[in-house]
Amino acid sequence: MKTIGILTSGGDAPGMNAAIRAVVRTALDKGLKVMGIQRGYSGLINGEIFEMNRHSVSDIIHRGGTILRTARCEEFRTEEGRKRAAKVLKVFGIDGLVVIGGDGSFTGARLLSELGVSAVGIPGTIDNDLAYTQYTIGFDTALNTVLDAINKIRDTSTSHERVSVVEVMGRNCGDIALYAGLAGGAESVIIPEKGYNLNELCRNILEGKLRGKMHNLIVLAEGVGGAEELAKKIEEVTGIITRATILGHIQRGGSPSAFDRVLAARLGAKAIEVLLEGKKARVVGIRDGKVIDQDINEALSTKREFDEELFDIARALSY
Ligand SMILES: Nc1ncnc2c1ncn2[C@@H]1O[C@H](COP(=O)(O)OP(=O)(O)OP(=O)(O)O)[C@@H](O)[C@H]1O
Ligand SMILES: O=P(O)(O)OC[C@H]1O[C@](O)(CO)[C@@H](O)[C@@H]1O
Repeated sequence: MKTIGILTSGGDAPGMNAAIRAVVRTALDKGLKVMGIQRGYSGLINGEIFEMNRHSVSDIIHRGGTILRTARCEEFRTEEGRKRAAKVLKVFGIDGLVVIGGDGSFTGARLLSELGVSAVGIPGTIDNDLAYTQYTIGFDTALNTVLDAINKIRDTSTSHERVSVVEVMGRNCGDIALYAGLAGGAESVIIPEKGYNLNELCRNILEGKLRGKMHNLIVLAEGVGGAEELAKKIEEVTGIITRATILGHIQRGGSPSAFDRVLAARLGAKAIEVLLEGKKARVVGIRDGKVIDQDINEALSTKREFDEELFDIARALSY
């Protein structure tokens, strides 16, 4: 292995820059040449590739977003697109590719490895939806952004004695909602893994009010439905003014937390180690506090185990 390439793909996540920095500087420290690929798989197909040095990643550890930019690339979903990508890697003499992204990006990396490319994936997505790793880079920062918002919404919700529905990201994974709901003391957490019953939800709200609750905070994962729609339904049933807040892309930005930066450093270093060992199709992650690497196929087929215990704690503490 002489030259590695690095790209970020899919949705950006706070900590991606810290991961790029870790990959670039570890690789250079090991005597490798590093090529930065811009705009994910799109930039790879189009040859948007430049050489990186230690200075290329100066002053980025604390920045959100990704200096390499990111993209969702339709062309890469076709075999023809991936064949072009593999050829471009050859043209630039890149023998190992580091992909920072989520499950879609990893699927792309897996398919690319079938064309003979040595690829390693680093989990970078706020969703925390990759089952093989306990945490993905960006999740902790997004969680803290949501928590900050919940604290603020709680203030106004209490003053006006209203119900507030806060919609958070996470597509098919309720982790942002569950962890933020638990940390923010929400009355209800609605996530795709569990669904919800409108009558039960409204009954909890009314019983809470009778017990003297001044506010009622509901954290809703986007995958279950829209906050506006739910707020309307709640207001119709309970008669209590209900406001909806959609946090949206604010969750994807901002300076990464210490946890995400340390995770990014550890996973970035591991990715280079894995490539230097000559492994072909791997992902890196964290389990029980230890950095691990695993076959990409195995990792992608790992089923997510929902944390019932955590959900139950959130429920028990919520009323
Ligand atoms: N099945 C697939 N085959 C080939 N390439 C894929 C596939 N799925 C995704 N990709 C490639 O990976 C890119 C990123 O995937 P996707 O948009 O699903 O984001 P992600 O990596 O899952 O990140 P996030 O979780 O933040 O959305 C896609 O635009 C596409 O180029
Ligand atoms: O606006 P975009 O880039 O399409 O991404 C939205 C999606 O990406 C994610 O934020 C993950 O990065 C999901 O939670 C969300 O559904």
